[in-house]
Amino acid sequence: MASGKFITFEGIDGAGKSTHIGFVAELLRQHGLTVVATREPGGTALGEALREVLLHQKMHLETEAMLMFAARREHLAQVIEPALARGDWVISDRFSDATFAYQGGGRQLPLAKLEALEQWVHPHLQPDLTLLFDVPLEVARTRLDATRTLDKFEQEKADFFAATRAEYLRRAAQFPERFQIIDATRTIAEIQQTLAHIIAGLCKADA
Ligand SMILES: Nc1ncnc2c1ncn2[C@@H]1O[C@H](COP(=O)(O)OP(=O)(O)O)[C@@H](O)[C@H]1O
Ligand SMILES: Cc1cn([C@H]2C[C@H](O)[C@@H](COP(=O)(O)OP(=O)(O)O)O2)c(=O)[nH]c1=O
Repeated sequence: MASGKFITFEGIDGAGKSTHIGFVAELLRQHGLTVVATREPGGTALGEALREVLLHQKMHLETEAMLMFAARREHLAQVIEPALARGDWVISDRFSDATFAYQGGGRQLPLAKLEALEQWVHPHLQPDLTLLFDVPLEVARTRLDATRTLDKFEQEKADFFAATRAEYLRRAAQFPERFQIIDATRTIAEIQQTLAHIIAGLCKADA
């Protein structure tokens, strides 16, 4: 049996990635694939409990980074790796690129420390495809302000998000084989067209 593929969604808060998860899951199902849609931090009972703490409590930066990877370790063991081994496809709203972008870029934790955690937690696994929803900060901020009560990260200032976005773009340049940058300033319909094109290509390559 072919092993499944692992797709991650990334971007600064308000870029619009969560809007498109269901659409991509449905596209994959139309290609006859079994899909597991999940998110980070979260995806397991323990991960969701850690998410609650991470999104609402202040803590030391290194504690924050280690808890992100602790939640990820559980997520990999309980959800991601078993699903891929069954041949299912996994789509995750965020994964390790978010830790590099937010804790590394936004909060300036040395990247070498994050690389050490990544080596520990998933030395042999990387996403097959990472969709980076990219928008200028002002667009993301306007979208967020229009919709919801902001959590700990969403309350950060513009320079935090500028550094987070810059680290995402730096990683996209570093790993061009798996990143696709989506211009998320466009309409939802236009973005869906691009996503349909990318997913069709991925499914064809897999056939
Ligand atoms: N392309 C878009 N154009 C306009 N508004 C959008 C677009 N994509 C998402 N939104 C809106 O912006 C808000 C944030 O989107 P969401 O998907 O929750 O962002 P994220 O998951 O990246 O934080 C939501 O209200 C959503 O409806
Ligand atoms: C996975 C992950 C998320 N985060 C942050 C980014 C987001 O602000 C927050 C939760 O992500 P997200 O689920 O995108 O938030 P929402 O449901 O509000 O759209 O956690 C990190 O700082 N590091 C990480 O490793």
